[in-house]
Amino acid sequence: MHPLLQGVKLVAFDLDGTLVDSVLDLAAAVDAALVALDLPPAGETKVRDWVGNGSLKLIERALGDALGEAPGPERLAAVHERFLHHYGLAPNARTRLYPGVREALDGLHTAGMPLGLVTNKPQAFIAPILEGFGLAGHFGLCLGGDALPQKKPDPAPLLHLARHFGVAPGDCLMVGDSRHDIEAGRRAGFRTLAVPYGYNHGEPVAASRPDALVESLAELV
Ligand SMILES: O=C(O)COP(=O)(O)O
Ligand SMILES: [Mg+2]
Repeated sequence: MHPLLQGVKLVAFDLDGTLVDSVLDLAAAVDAALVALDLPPAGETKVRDWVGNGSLKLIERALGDALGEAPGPERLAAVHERFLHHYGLAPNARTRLYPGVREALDGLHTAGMPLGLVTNKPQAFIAPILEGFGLAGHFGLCLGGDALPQKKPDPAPLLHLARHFGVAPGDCLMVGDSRHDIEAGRRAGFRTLAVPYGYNHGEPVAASRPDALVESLAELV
């Protein structure tokens, strides 16, 4: 067991970039939405750096890049709708679990550790993705970016999760790939653990000074 787990009574996981490498399916849906408006596709490399603040922000960044200026609200809403439609058709077509994820989730779940999921991704996509990997039953509560008025890096979703399980924030651990996860965890009073392989706007997540960093989630168990 990782030393940071000593005394921990609840583990909260981020989804994109932490448990699943989802950028190929996200990029395919972004590009389908852009191309439908006769705009050039963005491609995987750009989309990777735009993930992290939820789907509306992702589309705002993609449209800003394609248009060379901030999109108006109507255009933004229309392209976002298209993105949600395309992404929902096949969110797991090319999405993969990172190495060590199944081992870590199985190990913690079998040991009786309560697990939660806090993602900025819309709530509607969480269950299809987790079910696709047979992991939905591992999590006692999953919160999407639209579940509450606030999303990460606001600590509210993490505090909501801790309250739901009746666990003091100091006995909770947040595991994520981006500065938003580490900031939300720190502001909530959680311990924080980062993985370096996900999406963090092209920056090393170590710069956010998590309490610990592991190359693979297998190191948790
Ligand atoms: O949808 C996003 O922007 C990121 O999702 P995440 O919080 O699971 O990394
Ligand atoms: Mg993430």
